[in-house]
Amino acid sequence: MLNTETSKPKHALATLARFWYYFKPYWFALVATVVLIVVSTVLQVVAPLLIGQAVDCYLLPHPEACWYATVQPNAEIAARTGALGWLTLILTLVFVIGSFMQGLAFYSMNWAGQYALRAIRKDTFDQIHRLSLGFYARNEAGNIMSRITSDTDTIQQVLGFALLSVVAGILQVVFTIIAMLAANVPYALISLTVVPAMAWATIYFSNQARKAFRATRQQMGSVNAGLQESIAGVREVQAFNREQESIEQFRRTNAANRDANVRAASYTSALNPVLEALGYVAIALVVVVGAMSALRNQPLFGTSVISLGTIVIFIQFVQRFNQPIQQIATLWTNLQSAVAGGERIFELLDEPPEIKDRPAARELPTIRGHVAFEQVCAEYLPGQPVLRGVDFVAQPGQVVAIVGPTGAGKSTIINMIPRFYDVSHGRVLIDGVDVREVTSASLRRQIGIVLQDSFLFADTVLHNIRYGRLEATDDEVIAAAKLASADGFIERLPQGYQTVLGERGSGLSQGQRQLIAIARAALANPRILILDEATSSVDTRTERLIQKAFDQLLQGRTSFVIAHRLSTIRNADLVLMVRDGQIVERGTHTELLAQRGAYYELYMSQFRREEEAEQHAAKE
Ligand SMILES: Nc1ncnc2c1ncn2[C@@H]1O[C@H](COP(=O)(O)OP(=O)(O)OP(=O)(O)O)[C@@H](O)[C@H]1O
Repeated sequence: MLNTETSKPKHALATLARFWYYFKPYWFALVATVVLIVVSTVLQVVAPLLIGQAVDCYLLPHPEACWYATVQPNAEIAARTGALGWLTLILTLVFVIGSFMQGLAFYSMNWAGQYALRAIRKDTFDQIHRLSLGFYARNEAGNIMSRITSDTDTIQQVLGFALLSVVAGILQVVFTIIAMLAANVPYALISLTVVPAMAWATIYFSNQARKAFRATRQQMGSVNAGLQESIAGVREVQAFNREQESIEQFRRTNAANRDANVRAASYTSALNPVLEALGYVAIALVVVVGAMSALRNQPLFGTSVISLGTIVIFIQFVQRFNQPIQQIATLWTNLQSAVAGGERIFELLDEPPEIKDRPAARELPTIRGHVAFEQVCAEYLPGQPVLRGVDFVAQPGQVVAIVGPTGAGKSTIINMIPRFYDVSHGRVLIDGVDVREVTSASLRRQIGIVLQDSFLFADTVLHNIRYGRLEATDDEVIAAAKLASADGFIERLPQGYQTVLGERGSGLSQGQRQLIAIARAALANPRILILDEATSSVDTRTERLIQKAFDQLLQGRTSFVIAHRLSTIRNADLVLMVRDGQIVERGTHTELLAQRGAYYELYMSQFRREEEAEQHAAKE
């Protein structure tokens, strides 16, 4: 089973290594990003140093602290102003170039990220088509969807913005600390005393906010699930007068969601004032300590006298810790959830398809349609057999009706023919060839399937039918629809064959959907046909159309029908009565009735009334 929601990666390094695999083709963009971000961060640290030099060299000259120029303390005001102008120009350039490089760094990171993501998405999409039905039976569609959409979205955000912001933030903190220590070690250490408090406050509040946000997400999930259930089950809710209960339940989850949101908001809004207050404490420390040294002209702990320029620089430096620390704290979680998201995607990519073509698998040549089950056993879960020694032969062109109580294993039998699942024991042979020895594509191409609720795509009727054989012409599609008796109702649709169906074919009745599915199978013109007759009743007219369509479709093909209609069973060449994963009786309808066994019981309980009704109708 795929692991569901976790925000912490289990094998971060291994996952990062796999990301690297996708990034490798774009290594040059990553190198450019690193160079650009390092240079732009250095420039950001250089800018305050230049402002300090403006003070120490020209405004209030302090020769020991001035390295930018040779200072004549008593130089003309005009000369100092001119030099100051140049310095300001350089400073502006440093700012502009720094910002430009930062922009470029984000661009190149995004560029590489988008290409890598496209490759990841492509691999994921390929993989979902490779995975077998068993995987989809074990995992919910929603879970798989969220892996492909929301997990890649999280990764996209991180690759585009968060990762680089965190790297830039770390670099900024490190470079700033180095610059401060280089200027004056004791002064730097005193000024930095507030930074651990800032880091602690940030981590504490972000952790609390994160917990609260997680709670809101869970609450939101419940709110959505409640909403979805109420909409999907609205008929039951109204039929059983459960509106009040449903509203009350929604009110409770909604209120819990509100509380969780308020809690999250209180933590996030508390963080900024606390950090700002700590920032002012840091500035006060810098100013007081610096001013004491400057005013008294006293070296700080035996180092040097703190110049006014150094005080100005330090004020700017300590103010600059807030932003990167906050950024690292908040985006760190994003980074973690992106790695966790990546882990989940890679887990999906690593899921081995259960049904795989053997290396030596060959193409199945055009078949005649002889199907044989030899002592077939099958199980969905290890140790829990669902089929136990199923053995039968269908001659080309025969119609085999499979009947039996619910859960007997009828669908499992037909699932074995197109090799949706593998046998655990025994063999399924088509024209004498084991289905495991040929490629799935060549096997499935020759098998048509019409299920009770065949899937229709949100596309035109024409395209939905053409899904059976993509290269079919419009005329062939229409001919198939005619054969399936679907032509009549399709012509009456607003845009005929060009009518776009709703999601899953909504807008059509179940009977009409089945007629389209029959047309689709007819177009494919397979040698073997698998039908799962609808159990739900459709109106008599449509019922008759479907019956006619089935009769047309079955002609000349080996057909397996999970039969729910007496007429189908009566016309079948072979009826298999299945119970508890075994064929308990076999023969024609008449032969089985004569046996007075399990089939006879089934007939008496299910079909006799149908037959009486038919005879009654015939008499009238
Ligand atoms: N994907 C699956 N995973 C695990 N067990 C399954 C799976 N599909 C079916 N089963 C189990 O296998 C048994 C046979 O199921 P199957 O669908 O073949 O029966 P059926 O005769 O077609 O029933 P029905 O007439 O209700 O469709 C049942 O007990 C069912 O619970």
